[in-house]
Amino acid sequence: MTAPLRLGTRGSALAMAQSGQVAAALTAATGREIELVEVVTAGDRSTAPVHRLGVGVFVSALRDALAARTIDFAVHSYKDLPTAAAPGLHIAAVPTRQDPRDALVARDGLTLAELPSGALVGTGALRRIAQLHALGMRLEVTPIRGNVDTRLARVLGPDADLDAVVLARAGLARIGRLDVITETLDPMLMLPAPAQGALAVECRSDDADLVELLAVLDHAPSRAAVTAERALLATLEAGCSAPVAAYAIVAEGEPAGSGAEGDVVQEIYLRGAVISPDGTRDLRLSRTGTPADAAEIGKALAAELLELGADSILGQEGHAGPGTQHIGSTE
Ligand SMILES: NCc1[nH]cc(CCC(=O)O)c1CC(=O)O
Repeated sequence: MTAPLRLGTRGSALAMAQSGQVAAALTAATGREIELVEVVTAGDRSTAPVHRLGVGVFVSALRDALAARTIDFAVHSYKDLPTAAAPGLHIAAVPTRQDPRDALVARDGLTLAELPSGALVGTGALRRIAQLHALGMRLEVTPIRGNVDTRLARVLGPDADLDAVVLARAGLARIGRLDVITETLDPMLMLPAPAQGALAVECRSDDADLVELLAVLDHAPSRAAVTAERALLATLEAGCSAPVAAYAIVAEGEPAGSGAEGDVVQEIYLRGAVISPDGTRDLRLSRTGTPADAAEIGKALAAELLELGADSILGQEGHAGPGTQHIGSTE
């Protein structure tokens, strides 16, 4: 008998749901038994805003447990991973990505366009704050945090104090709460965070059998999209601490030139944005290419954004300040 594989997970409803879904898919594909091991992270214990803590706090306890061999693998929300590679660890699979768009949950079924001037909208992510301001709708944006249920209660609960909140659609999908969404936001207005909606299945690089086993969960188009978005983020982090958004789609395109009839070629479309926290400076660009070049496309698009002045888009709230380490997205 083979021992069950130990899957380390945070205890939040979202983390438990996504770990449970990955465990079920892996058992279905391989027949291996999986045991969920709860790991408490500093991010779960603190109530400080996420952009002050750094999202790395959600990740490091899981990575420590991997290094200490108390767990065999972990499932992360990919957008919470710092862009720097983790020595000794390997992302063995990027499963099929959920819809990466952001969602509006508003009182009385309101859509974004129906929110009145001065409406109070809650969100913790600088990227969302910046894009809400950039709409020019005179929305009041207030930082919120806490788990998904806590955020929803600010609009839907008996003590609701906000007109709306903006959340990742994928998070609501994973906990079975798509019913509360009043509008899924158009990425042209609210560009998602790099890697939003994707999961990263991580194990130790030296665990060759597990690297191979977990690869059954990998979905190449999702991995290519995330690779392009994160390459853009990593390149911009070097020169810019403003909110960054990115969204890539891999789709079947028309074969170029003399492609034989019935030929299918994959194409990647990447859109990226850098927005000042007050929404007054807003750079958005896109680029297409082949999925095999995903990382190069991300770097090239970031370089174009930097040329247009992305590095000068620094707001007081958004600027991490001297000595603050870049930890990946500010989600
Ligand atoms: N900000 C934290 C966070 N990290 C991952 C998700 C869920 C969506 C995903 O997996 O990308 C969320 C919630 C949210 O942004 O609303």
